[in-house]
Amino acid sequence: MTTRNALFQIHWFLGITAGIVLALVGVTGGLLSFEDELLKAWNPGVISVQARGTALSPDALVARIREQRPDDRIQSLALSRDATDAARVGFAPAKDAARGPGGRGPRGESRYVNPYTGELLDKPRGEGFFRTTMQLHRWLAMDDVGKQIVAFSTVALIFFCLSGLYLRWPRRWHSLRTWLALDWKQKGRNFLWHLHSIVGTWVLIAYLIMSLTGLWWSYGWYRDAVNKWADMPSQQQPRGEGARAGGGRGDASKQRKPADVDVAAAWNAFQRTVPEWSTATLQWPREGGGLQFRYLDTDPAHERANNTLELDPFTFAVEKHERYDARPWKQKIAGSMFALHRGSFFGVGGVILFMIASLLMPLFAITGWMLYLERRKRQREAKRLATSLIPPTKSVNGERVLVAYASQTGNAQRLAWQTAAELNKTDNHVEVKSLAELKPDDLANEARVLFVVSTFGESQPPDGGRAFARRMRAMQPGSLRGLRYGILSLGDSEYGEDYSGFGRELEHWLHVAGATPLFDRIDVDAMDAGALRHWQHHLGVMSGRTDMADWTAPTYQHWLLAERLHLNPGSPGGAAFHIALMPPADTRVTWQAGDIIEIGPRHSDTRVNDFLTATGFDGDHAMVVDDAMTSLRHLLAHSLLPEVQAVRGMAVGALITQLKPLPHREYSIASLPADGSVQFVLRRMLLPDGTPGLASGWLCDHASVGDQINARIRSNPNFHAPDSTRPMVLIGNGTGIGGLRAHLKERIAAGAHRNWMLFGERSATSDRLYGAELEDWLQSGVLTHLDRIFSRDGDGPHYVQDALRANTLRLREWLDEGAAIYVCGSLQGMAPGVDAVLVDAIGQDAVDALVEAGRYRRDVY
Ligand SMILES: Cc1cc2nc3c(=O)[nH]c(=O)nc-3n(C[C@H](O)[C@H](O)[C@H](O)COP(=O)(O)O)c2cc1C
Repeated sequence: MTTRNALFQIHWFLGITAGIVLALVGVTGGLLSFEDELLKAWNPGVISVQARGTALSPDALVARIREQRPDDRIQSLALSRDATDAARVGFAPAKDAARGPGGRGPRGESRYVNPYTGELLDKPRGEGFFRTTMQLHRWLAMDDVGKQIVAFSTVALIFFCLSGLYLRWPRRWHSLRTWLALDWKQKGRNFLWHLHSIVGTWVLIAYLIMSLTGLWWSYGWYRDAVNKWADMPSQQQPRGEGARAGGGRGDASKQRKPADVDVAAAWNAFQRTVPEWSTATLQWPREGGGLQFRYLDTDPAHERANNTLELDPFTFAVEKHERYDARPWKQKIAGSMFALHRGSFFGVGGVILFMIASLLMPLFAITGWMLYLERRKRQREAKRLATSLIPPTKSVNGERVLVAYASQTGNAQRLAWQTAAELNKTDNHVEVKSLAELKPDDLANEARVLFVVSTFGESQPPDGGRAFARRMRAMQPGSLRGLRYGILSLGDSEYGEDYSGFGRELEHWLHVAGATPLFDRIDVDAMDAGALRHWQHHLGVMSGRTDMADWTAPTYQHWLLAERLHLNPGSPGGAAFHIALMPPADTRVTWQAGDIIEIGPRHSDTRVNDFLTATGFDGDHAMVVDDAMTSLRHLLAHSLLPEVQAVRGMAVGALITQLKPLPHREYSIASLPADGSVQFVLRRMLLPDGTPGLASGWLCDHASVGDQINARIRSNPNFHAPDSTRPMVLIGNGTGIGGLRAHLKERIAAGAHRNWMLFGERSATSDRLYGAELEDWLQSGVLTHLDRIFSRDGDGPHYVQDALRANTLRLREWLDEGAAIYVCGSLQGMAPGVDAVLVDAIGQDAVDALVEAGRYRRDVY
């Protein structure tokens, strides 16, 4: 286990335990932030009084208090310079008083006093609430056990801050934006993560200060250590009974009762020494102790920046005068634990910030828990899929498929297992491994690897892929020549240039290592279901399965079949059709060149009737699906039909629950919205028994013009047009003409006329797809060059890549002018052939740079 992983494990484990305690401690701490101010506001006439003339002198005040409470011993008297503040008197605890909560010594009663009349005022409202809140904050209202739990959680908070900082350390650590900017556009789990880490960074310093100061009240050894660090003078007189008894200078006068203090004289002595003060508390001497004044300056650094003046209780000579200002900085820190803990050390702004930070504490517990639960759910799902995998019996072409994943929060892991489960349904020999279990060298023994990886934290691999990525960067070029691979790269386009960063890096490295792509990398933006269907589409092609149910069925709209034209009668190849679909009347659909249309195919009526006859189900059986009435016949037409034997005699309800929607099919769009219809080129596929394929059979044979077709448009940003100021080289073959046609149309509409098309088909007599249109464009000059290459004709170049090689000089010229190269068509033969010509013409590095710059894009299948 790496350090990172260990830290992560401890972070979440402590998070889901101590995090709950901290949520409570945080909320209660936040409530306590403005305790004094709130109590004052709630208690006019008690904590604040009406100012009227001159206040009583301290000795007169004491005399008035004694008249009201003759049996109680006064221990302290606090006065304020603010004419609206009540004074406060503290009485000594009764001899038999119980100890206070949290193991503290007994506390005497404290009462507010009207400084003008000496009248003891009512107890303030709300004190009980804040007392309970404080007890929860410090001991969970549970005495010693609670105190230990809070203490441990405080240590955990320090760990959270430091480990969280380490775990989220960004590559671009010098960018303040990366550290602090909250991206509200993030969704779901990413947003939770974002909240947790970004807001966590906002409050990190506050939490560190709160926890480091909070430990002061938790552990005696910590207090001692801080005092030692600050070089604090040995503790002043402890507050407990009997302190300093017999100590000091052995002055017999100090053995006298504190009640004997001459308050007027003491007060005069204080005023002579300290003319300017804002609040002052006179502390009656305990046995053997001095007379003490604790006071704040008129403009104190904070509410605990106390100065202390000690007087001889008889002569009132100054024995000691300690000024906060005069302390060395370390002692100021050690003496300001409360103010630091509360934030008031930094002024009112500090208190507000610390209060907000405290109240935010539950956010981390909640987001942490939600992330944990979701992660667990995903891991369970992956485990379930793992156990459902049938062990391999035989392998296809003697090759196994390794599915390798790198996942931070579980998406890629789940998809890897889902991929394996899908391939496992044929007789593939499939294995799943985390990149953490693999070294790049291991791949040399593999024939086919499907990578399912996510990107995490600025183009970086998930934790489990870090070691692999490090080794991969150090590997020799050309060391994986025998390997074929596919990459499903999860990410989020909100991360801008970091989008899918690790997937891109992996692809680059595999390319340098000489491995061959099975198909182009598929980027999945925020778990986009369309991109995942595209991955499934390739899995289907790889495993030779045309009946793979979509993991998530698209939400189709009802389009109309408007036109169907046979484009290549007499061709030696398969029949190609031009199809036009009219968008649904009441919806506004739009798209751009490069986009994809997903078609939801259906079985022919004959196929459905045959199934109904063979199984005996009633096709007119009515049911509600997705809130709409439908019939079994209709549902069957859009579903994968089970084996007749398996469902004969079954209840219709059971059959319905078994049905899975037919897989979608996808085609490159060949038209623009201005054409009024989505047009595409479709080749009729024939199954081994000679019957038409599922979707091509439906669109080319069974459906009639005017019929409803289930379809939806999927944006395909990877193949969107280049900047119209750039020249464009459009290369393709077969039905790839569709995607290139849309681009040409879009370029012409934008007035971008520097276009060079290289297009390959079989025969010039039958396969001049969109021939007249292309000729027109060439004649009118909106197409600069048109190279059509027919593989079955004459002696010239047979394939597109041959024609490109023959035009290397022109290719270089166009690239020098900044041209973008777009390739649409066959993944086998054409696409790698074109790639090889490009590498030969300008070198691998220059090709990589084109890809990086988005000037070399492909839509190949
Ligand atoms: C903290 C965090 C950082 C991320 N960084 C990136 C990034 O730099 N680039 C990117 O494309 N996606 C990024 N993502 C999005 C993830 O790649 C995406 O959510 C993916 O589905 C996670 O898959 P996983 O669960 O397998 O890790 C990030 C997500 C989070 C939560």
